[in-house]
Amino acid sequence: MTEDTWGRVCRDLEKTIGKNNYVTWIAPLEFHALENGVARFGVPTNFVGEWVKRNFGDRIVEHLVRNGVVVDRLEFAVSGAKASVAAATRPAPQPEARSDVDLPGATLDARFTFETFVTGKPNELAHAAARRVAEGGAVTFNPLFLYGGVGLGKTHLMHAIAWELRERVPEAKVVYLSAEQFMYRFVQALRERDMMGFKSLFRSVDVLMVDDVQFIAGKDSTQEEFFHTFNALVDQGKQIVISADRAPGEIKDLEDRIKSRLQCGLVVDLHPTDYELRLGILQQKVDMYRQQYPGLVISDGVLEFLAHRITTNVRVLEGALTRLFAFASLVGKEITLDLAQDCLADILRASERKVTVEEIQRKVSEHFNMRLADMVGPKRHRTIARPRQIAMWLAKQLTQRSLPEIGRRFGGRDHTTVMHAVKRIEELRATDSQIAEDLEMLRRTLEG
Ligand SMILES: Nc1ncnc2c1ncn2[C@@H]1O[C@H](COP(=O)(O)OP(=O)(O)OP(=O)(O)O)[C@@H](O)[C@H]1O
Repeated sequence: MTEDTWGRVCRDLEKTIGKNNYVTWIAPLEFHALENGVARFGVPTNFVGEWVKRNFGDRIVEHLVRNGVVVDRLEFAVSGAKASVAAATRPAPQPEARSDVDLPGATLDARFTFETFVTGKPNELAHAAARRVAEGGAVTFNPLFLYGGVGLGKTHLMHAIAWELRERVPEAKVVYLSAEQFMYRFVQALRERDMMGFKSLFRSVDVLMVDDVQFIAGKDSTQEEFFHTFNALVDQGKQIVISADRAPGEIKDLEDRIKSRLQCGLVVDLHPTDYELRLGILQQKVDMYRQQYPGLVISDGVLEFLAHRITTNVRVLEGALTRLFAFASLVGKEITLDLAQDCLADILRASERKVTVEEIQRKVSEHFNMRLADMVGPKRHRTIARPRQIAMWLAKQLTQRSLPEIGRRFGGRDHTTVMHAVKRIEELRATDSQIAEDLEMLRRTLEG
């Protein structure tokens, strides 16, 4: 890519993100190089790089592609030249990200370690399993399959495993990459007629971690190669860690033999965060920001407010806090509830989405392949009554409706019927893994 092309992209970006954003975030970027689909930029501070990646990364890639540049990833590294531009927002120095040049993996994020991962009920099992893998030694479950909704910490845990293993077992070849990068490597090897090189590279690793494996669903040759790599490593007793946005059995267009292989080890779900976990994460981030912005004061109740209101995912929660700190430091004000409400109005509005009982009824009927009318109708056969009870349980969990109100929306049923349904489903959730899985999936779809 030439300087001219980057100049054109800059002009396009300025139009789409506005002059202020452009001047603050894009103008300080220095285009350095384009290699193998990775566009590298120099940034004045890590903070600017992270902010740009998070908030404008997709848009930059989109504009680059529109201007004919073949790019699928951006990388930012601190360069001296413009270091003074964003000095006011400079964070505490962070350890540099490392990458093993001779291995096919992606660069690890220095922030994603076990120390910075906050645990709570929704993620304690996933965290414990990841810790176990990170100890190295004998492989006890293979693969470790982590799944959960967007931004719940799957990538964070995988990076943490890699960092920890590098400390504990420095000689181990640990490779982390996304399923997309796996495919990219595979296609490149095909193009360059170097399948032998590809196979020997991937089969020589000690720990292979593949993120977002749902990406290869429906991509037949990549799946095939992934399957062979997987088997070869398992046969050699090498550890594999996989992540996806859903359980192996629920990934559409993934071959059955791969699904069953993925289910062989330990399959762990990262549940949606609860209030306590969100608050814990916010407190940890605030401690971090306090070092970067020592003068900033945050009023009581702001974190509780955010943990209560932003329930979508941790990425959004983090983004909100980052914006709040950056804004407060620029304007030199204390972070109060009012400031938070003003500064985060769009995020708060987007998080306001309320699930309705009708939506729940519709989703549950679709899931169990029954008529919506039967949700509110009189039929009492198990195949209808059970999904109806599930819908009542979800209505209790996901809406503010009282038991009598829920009853009324289910064809005028009594509140004791709803109470019985909620109790029954609670019991089944603890004893019937299929129901537990159905509930979790429905809850995630409805909240997503
Ligand atoms: N328990 C946690 N403690 C601290 N930070 C967390 C936690 N869970 C998630 N995060 C943070 O939230 C952000 C999103 O997490 P991550 O990228 O790991 O999500 P993910 O599950 O891989 O999502 P996706 O499916 O979108 O890739 C990261 O910055 C991560 O550090």
